[in-house]
Amino acid sequence: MAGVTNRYPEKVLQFGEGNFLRAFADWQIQEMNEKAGFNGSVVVVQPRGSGKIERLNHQDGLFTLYLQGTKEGQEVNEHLVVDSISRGINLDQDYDQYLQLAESEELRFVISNTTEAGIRFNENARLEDRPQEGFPAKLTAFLYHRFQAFSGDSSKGCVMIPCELIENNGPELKKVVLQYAEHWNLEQGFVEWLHEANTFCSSLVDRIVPGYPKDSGDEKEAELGYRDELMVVSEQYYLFVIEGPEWLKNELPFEKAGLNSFIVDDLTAYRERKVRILNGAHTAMLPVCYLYGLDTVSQSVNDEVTGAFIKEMIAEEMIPAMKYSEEEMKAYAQDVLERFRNPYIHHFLSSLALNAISKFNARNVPTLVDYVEKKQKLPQRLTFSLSALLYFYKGKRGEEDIPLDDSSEIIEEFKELWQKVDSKELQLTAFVQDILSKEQWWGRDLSSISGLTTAVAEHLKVFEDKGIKAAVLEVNAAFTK
Ligand SMILES: NC(=O)c1ccc[n+]([C@@H]2O[C@H](COP(=O)([O-])OP(=O)(O)OC[C@H]3O[C@@H](n4cnc5c(N)ncnc54)[C@H](O)[C@@H]3O)[C@@H](O)[C@H]2O)c1
Ligand SMILES: O=P(O)(O)OC[C@@H](O)[C@@H](O)[C@H](O)[C@H](O)CO
Repeated sequence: MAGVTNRYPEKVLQFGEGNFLRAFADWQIQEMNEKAGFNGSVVVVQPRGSGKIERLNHQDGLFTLYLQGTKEGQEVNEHLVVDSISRGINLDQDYDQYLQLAESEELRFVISNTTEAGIRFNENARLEDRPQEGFPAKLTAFLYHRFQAFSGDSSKGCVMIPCELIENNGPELKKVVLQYAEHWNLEQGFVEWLHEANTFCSSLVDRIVPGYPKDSGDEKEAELGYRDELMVVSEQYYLFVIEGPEWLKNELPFEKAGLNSFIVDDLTAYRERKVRILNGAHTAMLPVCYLYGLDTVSQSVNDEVTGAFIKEMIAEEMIPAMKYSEEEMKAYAQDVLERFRNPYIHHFLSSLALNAISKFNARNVPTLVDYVEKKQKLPQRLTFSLSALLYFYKGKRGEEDIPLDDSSEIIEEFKELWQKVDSKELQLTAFVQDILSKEQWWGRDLSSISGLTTAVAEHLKVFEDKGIKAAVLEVNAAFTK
């Protein structure tokens, strides 16, 4: 794939070389170049470690993207080479190139995806570090250099579009950048320039990107006739919502390119429906379906028993707990289930397991709490899923070990408490009470929700006595009566 020189001016600085940004943002930039005259390319830097920068440069910024799934009602399985990345800069080795980019007249946008852990203040990061530790510190140093290079010219500010899946990602990023400006004693003129010349937009991203096709990489490379270690598999569906000013529409020609991407005044409703329905269903299905013996999202949705469980959980618990139009939420849920069924994509449940406790808290606890408040009873399936989550952290699926991936504090706490339950030192109800009352995990005392501790303990008793598969079959029959 070597030998192609990127032909567009470098307009975008991208923090993150991961699968998601390449299959989502870089692909959209390519679409805007080809269909709407955006005329811009992307310079990628790694937010930490060296990541895939060397590989990216070795491939001249090119990578193959497989888009597989439903497009305008038809199943489409296609692939293309994305050419919107001009180069990667390895900040550990070529920091000067990074500063030179800050001096570029053409640079205008900064996009990022550094996981939920990326937008953080680190008091040890210093302006003179090369590079600074952490994404916002690197960005502050970049913007400060730009401010100095253009003597505070207000037409040389940037538009920041963070894609991290945290609430208010734009203002959150700005807050940390301002914190560094203060921490590093940067002049007031820079702070004013940050406010007046730069725009920090919040955004909501949606596209399922399983990444490199672990199970069919060799086959695909044989078909393509070349090796591509940066190959990415993604679904067809995508949605990009940016909360930003009206004038941004002229600079980002989504509409002209025919993209399903929008600049809006308020993205709260888009965010809530996506986090609660799509991400919420992923996180809630994980312990139930994995312990039931399934491995992928599509298997889980297609299985008669777990499929019914997931569908009814969304329809009868997640949607009624929300404050938006039921009809619109149902239509969205329908699309989400279709996307989960995508026959081309093998989205492994195990890949959803990272930090599952904090994800359940962010994505499903709000549904649980709102449902209880509205209906004055527990959402049965979500309660079951919470019980299965506690059982998942026992770390066994039959004889097989579950590779738990969470903070050491959470893993150790579960290990110790489950050992006490097994040695009969601790009753199941006391175990559940202990876990649910951990405000540091849940942001509140979940054991204070009427009936929750008892219901979870009862489910755990059935898991212990009969195994989770029997429990799922039993509860499903009971719920659907
Ligand atoms: N893959 C998807 O379907 C999808 C869809 C929407 C959002 N996301 C979000 O995107 C993020 C990355 O997913 P991906 O599929 O690109 O994964 P990936 O493993 O391909 O890339 C991870 C990226 O995050 C960076 N990163 C990891 N930990 C970091 C930290 N502590 N600080 C700064 N940067 C860090 C890495 O350098 C890398 O650029 C995840 O948080 C995920 O929630 C993923
Ligand atoms: O990537 P995670 O682990 O934060 O969440 C798992 C999935 O819910 C998520 O990646 C979705 O596939 C994505 O958010 C769809 O836009």
